[in-house]
Amino acid sequence: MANIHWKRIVVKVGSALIAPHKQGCSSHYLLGIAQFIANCRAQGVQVVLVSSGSVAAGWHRLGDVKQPSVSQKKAMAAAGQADMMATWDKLFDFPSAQLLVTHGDLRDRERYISIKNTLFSLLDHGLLPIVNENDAVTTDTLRVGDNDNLSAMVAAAADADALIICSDVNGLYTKNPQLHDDAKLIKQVNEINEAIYAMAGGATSEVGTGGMRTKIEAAEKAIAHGIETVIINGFDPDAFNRLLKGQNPGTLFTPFDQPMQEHVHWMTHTSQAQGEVIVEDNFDAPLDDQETQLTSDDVVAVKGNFSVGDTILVRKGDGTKLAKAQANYSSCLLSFIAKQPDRAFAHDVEQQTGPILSDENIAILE
Ligand SMILES: Nc1ncnc2c1ncn2[C@@H]1O[C@H](COP(=O)(O)OP(=O)(O)O)[C@@H](O)[C@H]1O
Ligand SMILES: N[C@@H](CCC(=O)OP(=O)(O)O)C(=O)O
Repeated sequence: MANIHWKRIVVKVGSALIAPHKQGCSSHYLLGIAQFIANCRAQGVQVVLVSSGSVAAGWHRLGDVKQPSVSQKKAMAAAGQADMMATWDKLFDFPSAQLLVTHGDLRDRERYISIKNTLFSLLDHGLLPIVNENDAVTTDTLRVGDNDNLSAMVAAAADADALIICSDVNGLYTKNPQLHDDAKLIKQVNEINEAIYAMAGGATSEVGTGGMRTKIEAAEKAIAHGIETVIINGFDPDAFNRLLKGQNPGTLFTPFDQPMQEHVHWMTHTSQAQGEVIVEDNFDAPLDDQETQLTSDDVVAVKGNFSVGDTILVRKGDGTKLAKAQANYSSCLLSFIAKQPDRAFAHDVEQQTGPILSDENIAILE
């Protein structure tokens, strides 16, 4: 841990810390977190807050609901979001700003850049961005679904040095400590693999989403961007003091020595393929080489409906994933020219329209 060198951090706060009893927000546990954020800012560290809690905060507004439906949860989020923002705002003597996003926003390159610019603009003006998923408008296909993964995407967009995930447990244990007395805290993880995922279970509280599994997913995304990630217990004020001293109070995930390039990281960890282009099993040209670009001659099949600018997966028929890339063609046009028996006509179209895959936004997978 080397917090003295942090320029920018993302702090993610789970629902149990904000609205532990589903009866509106409580500042009880937030005071220590707010103090930590203020201390970081006083040391010149820029901070972005990713705050959960809108659903838990708005829960009581819908009456005595035991197991809310998806639309009830959205209504709770809409009812609780303002309460959550107001609760944070009261704890700071600097201005904050609300940023609500969905995965639909983050996976669209133009909107992603726009979000990035807004974040930097807020930070440059000394505001504290408070980010949450825009739960009220999400659909199954447009949502991130949990704020752990969201915080990692935000940390990448903000080009943060560290992601601090404040939860209701001390960190990652060998098994769920809420269920097993003999669970042991893991202090440091240098490689995220199946064994690490196998330890991580789901949430046990009524208000948490994703449990430890989504925190590992978040750490995997963040460390690939060179962002050190720490899971700490947000109930424990001492955890924040220790962080400020450069100590590790929870579980530290060490970042890659050689982080992915920005656009490759976005392609791999934030963007989502809207369709697939299948190539011959013996295809072996490097897809990121200008000289050997994919042509319609190589395309065996086109799957899904994608538009120009969407991310697509290029794979072989045997399932080998070759690359994720931004498409310069719609699925309709690509499918049409790939099926043309008159190859000269297909090549003419390609001459006029340009390469099938963007050479700027491409991530080679295997
Ligand atoms: N191996 C594990 N180590 C620690 N916590 C775990 C583990 N497996 C599952 N969990 C669960 O993950 C929970 C934290 O996730 P979650 O409830 O989603 O909290 P948050 O609201 O902070 O995101 C813990 O309270 C615990 O029940
Ligand atoms: N966007 C949701 C939070 C979803 C979520 O991941 O919650 P948590 O597991 O408590 O971080 C909300 O504001 O209630």
